[in-house]
Amino acid sequence: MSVHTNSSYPTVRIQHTVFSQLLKHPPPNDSNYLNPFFNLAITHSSLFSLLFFSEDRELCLNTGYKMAATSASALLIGSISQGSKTSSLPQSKTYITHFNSRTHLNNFSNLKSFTSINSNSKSSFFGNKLTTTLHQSFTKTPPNTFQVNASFKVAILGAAGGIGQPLSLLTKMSPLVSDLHLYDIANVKGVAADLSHCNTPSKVLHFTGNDELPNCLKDIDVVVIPAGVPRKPGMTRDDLFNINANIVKTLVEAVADYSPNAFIHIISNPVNSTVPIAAEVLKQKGVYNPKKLFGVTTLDVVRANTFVAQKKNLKLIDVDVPVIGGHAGITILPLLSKTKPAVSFTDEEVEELTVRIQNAGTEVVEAKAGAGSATLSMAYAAARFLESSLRALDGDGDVYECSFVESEVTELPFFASRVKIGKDGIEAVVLKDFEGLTEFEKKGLEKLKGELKGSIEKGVDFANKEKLSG
Ligand SMILES: NC(=O)C1=CN([C@@H]2O[C@H](COP(=O)(O)OP(=O)(O)OC[C@H]3O[C@@H](n4cnc5c(N)ncnc54)[C@H](O)[C@@H]3O)[C@@H](O)[C@H]2O)C=CC1
Ligand SMILES: O=C([O-])CC(=O)C(=O)O
Repeated sequence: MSVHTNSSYPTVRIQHTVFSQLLKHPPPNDSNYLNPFFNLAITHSSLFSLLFFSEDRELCLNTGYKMAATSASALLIGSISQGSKTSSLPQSKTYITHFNSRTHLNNFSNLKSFTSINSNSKSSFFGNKLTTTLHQSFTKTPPNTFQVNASFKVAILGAAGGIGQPLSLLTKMSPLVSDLHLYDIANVKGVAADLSHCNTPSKVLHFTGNDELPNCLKDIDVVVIPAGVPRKPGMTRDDLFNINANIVKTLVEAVADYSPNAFIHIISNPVNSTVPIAAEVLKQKGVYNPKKLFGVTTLDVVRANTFVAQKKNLKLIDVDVPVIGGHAGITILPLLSKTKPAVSFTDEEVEELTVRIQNAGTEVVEAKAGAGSATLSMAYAAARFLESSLRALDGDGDVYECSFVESEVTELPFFASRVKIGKDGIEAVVLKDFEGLTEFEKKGLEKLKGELKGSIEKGVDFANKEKLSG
């Protein structure tokens, strides 16, 4: 193993053979191959992330950057970016993701990522052989090699809830976060006390009630909003509008006042309406920056990737399906024809997968039988989106995620599609995803527009009516 330094960014390179079990499917030489989500597994008590590899078949391994490990089993968050999105892999270029680094990973986390990889772990996503190799690789790592930069401040509004709590945990594990502010109207003090015992570097503070919102939001880089009520069986997301519209409006007003430059991630449903509400509120406050307002639709992508991988017997870490439109029923439109790696589906498979992805939220609501909607997978998805945003803020130039944002790709003012995120927010929309759609996708796109338009207008009308009345 050798330490490879590119500019000021340290990475570790290891021979391809080490990961041959893992990467049986290298990214295709395809100029459109933008964002393979190599979600990497981690064994017990480990924290690292694996990245890309060069044409010369060496791999770049970097740590702690886009990954958080769960305490018990493998999990990571994060899309992995690619060194170049426009060209096929050149001969000598090493594909790495850059990250600023000041703090040693070992310092930030007593998860003891390198020495505690349990090569006998049954839960290893990689399997024992690979894990053993990883273990050996890590334990041979010279000190001071793995570094991370915990410097971003994140606020979670609704942090005591079903999504808020696991999201707070995953955020607490991010090597990029220095300050974690938890806000809720319910008992968030206990959540913060609990989390603050984890010896990861971020400082956890709790806030409750309107009076504490200014301090909660001061100097925050990313505000994540999962506050609001979840569905029960028989309800649509739109049935949450009456309660959640007000919650989102009130919270975004505070964000506008106290952290107007932050990225805002809206999770609260109905996303198709709450994002337009947030936009109107920010406009009314004179601080609207469409590049920094995101509706979180990552769960749709996560589900699409999972279901496609299951259906086609693909490795989960290989699969990437863009999902466009909105975040409710038929407005969720997976572009299965754009699946990476390229895979063919029968018409029946397309129909079945599309319907399953569109109804996946309801699948969870029904299974939970009145106890709420997706929380754990949502926290996972939100943490991935958060980590992507933090990477973008940290200067990674290759961050792509699907999100429901202000948009010009259709006649609708908001639309979910894959966007490139940079330091200042959205830099570009990946228009390529809209080229060469299948007839099924074209029909789906036309069909969703009516419902999506109605939901957007409902949000805009609400915000404007509230302004007039209040
Ligand atoms: N965008 C997406 O893909 C998904 C969105 N959701 C949505 O996320 C929202 C939250 O879901 P859960 O966490 O399961 O609900 P939950 O009821 O478990 O938690 C919501 C939390 O928000 C808090 N809250 C309510 N009003 C608040 C206010 N004014 N200020 C601060 N906190 C407030 C509550 O006290 C509670 O702790 C729901 O609207 C749900 O539909 C859920 C899953 C996926
Ligand atoms: O279905 C719900 O109500 C929650 C949600 O948005 C999802 O799971 O996609």
